[in-house]
Amino acid sequence: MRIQAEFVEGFGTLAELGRAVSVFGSARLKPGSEFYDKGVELGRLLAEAGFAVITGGGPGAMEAANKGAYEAGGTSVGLGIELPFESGLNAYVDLGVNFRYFFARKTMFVKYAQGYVVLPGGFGTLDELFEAVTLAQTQKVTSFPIVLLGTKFWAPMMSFIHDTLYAEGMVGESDLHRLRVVDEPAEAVRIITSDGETFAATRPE
Ligand SMILES: C/C(=C\CNc1ncnc2c1ncn2[C@@H]1O[C@H](COP(=O)(O)O)[C@@H](O)[C@H]1O)CO
Repeated sequence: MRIQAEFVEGFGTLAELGRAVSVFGSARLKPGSEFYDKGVELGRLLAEAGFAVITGGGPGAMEAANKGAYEAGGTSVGLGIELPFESGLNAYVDLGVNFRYFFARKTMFVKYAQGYVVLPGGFGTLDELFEAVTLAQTQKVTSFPIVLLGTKFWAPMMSFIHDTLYAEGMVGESDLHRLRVVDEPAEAVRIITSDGETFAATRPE
């Protein structure tokens, strides 16, 4: 019943959201750091382009993207998760839902977004990123833009994907193009906007 209630509350709260982008990244980024500031810029640019910004509602990269969207007058969504050490939704969330289960929360990230932007992060970020890549690879979602911010940070992972996963036949050539890597938030928003038009037109209900 609790699991069902989480889905019902999430669907009910987000049903009228409109165009949105999910932003992921480290909970540990500090205000004033390079990628926190880029997260704020990204949130602002997405809001200015007419997208609601969906994050995990926590600190770090989540707070940064919510802050940018909130201060630009956009819709700033936080999908919080109950954790033993959780401190609640960040101060820049104006539409929040709290979840006990990661899997219910992850459904909302993908169901209501037209694309993902991923800032540098750790295990949680990689989990969210590779779920999206797998959904795209298995055609559970189509034409879903996934943009990574930070070419230097992501370079070892991109090399591993190419030099090991692709070289060993674990992924196909088309999989190499699923992730786009940029350095500037404006470039991420440009990709989301142009690919997102294709996505909106082809997305199944
Ligand atoms: C670790 C700290 C706070 C944890 N609070 C979180 N609140 C909300 N969402 C979270 C939190 N921690 C992880 N997440 C999710 O995973 C991604 C970030 O994980 P990473 O391991 O830090 O890369 C993020 O996108 C969230 O969805 C404070 O120190």
